[in-house]
Amino acid sequence: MPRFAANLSMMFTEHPFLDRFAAAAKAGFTAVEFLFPYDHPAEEVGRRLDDNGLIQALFNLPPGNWDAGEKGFAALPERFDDLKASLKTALPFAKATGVKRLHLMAGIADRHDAKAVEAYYKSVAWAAEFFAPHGLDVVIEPINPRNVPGYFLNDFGFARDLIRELKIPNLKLQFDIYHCQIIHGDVTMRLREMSDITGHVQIASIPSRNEPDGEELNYPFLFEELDRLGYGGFVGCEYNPRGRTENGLGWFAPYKGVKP
Ligand SMILES: O=C(O)C(=O)[C@H](O)CO
Ligand SMILES: [Mg+2]
Repeated sequence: MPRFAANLSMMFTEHPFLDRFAAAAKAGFTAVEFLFPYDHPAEEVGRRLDDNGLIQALFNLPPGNWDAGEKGFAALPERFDDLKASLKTALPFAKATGVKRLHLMAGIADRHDAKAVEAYYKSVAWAAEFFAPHGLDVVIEPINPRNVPGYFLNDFGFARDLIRELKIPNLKLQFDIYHCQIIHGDVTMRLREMSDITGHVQIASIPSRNEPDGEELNYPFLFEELDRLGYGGFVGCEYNPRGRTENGLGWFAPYKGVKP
């Protein structure tokens, strides 16, 4: 049975950020993820996890100026120094939370520009090698162009080929099923093809990005498929609840309290 991680950037937003940990645990989650912890002291985030018996499944490396539209800078050749600095910023948060994987965002750049591709390969390899001695994986996530127009990493095949080519053991794929269905479709076959390189999975309904309990995809089938594939990682619930988070957790009832 998959281990679900509540995404605290999108779920339980009825509560202030630091109180969302308790709300997630109360709702039966044993793990959480979020986009960014950097506005809060690392020790405080670690304390909230401990106090609520939660595992930190994932968070993102610093993306640059998010409010100004930056989405990371791995594919931006002129931002390599910022990229290196961002890894150092994230490390104390990784230590304080005990997280085992970090999402490296690519940035807004043209995937068909050779300089952007070269920068991306260099940054991804650098980040993975930086975190390897700390026992951390780096995950990369293709994102659909409807949600983030111009995002460099917008193709699962490109991400797969890069990971297979670089052959860095702690470099893996963040397989967000919502993005995969929007970009390509044929989700089950892609899960099967990429299961050996998948380090994290995320879910939401398509097209509305709400609870995974309806619309285009049959999630109970996909959860069983993850079991058939022997996927032992987390499934991040990266969706916008239609109303109060707690009121939309009917889909989660069969999976409540699943422990690692
Ligand atoms: O947008 C997503 O799907 C993500 O997982 C990123 O981490 C946030 O941009
Ligand atoms: Mg995602």
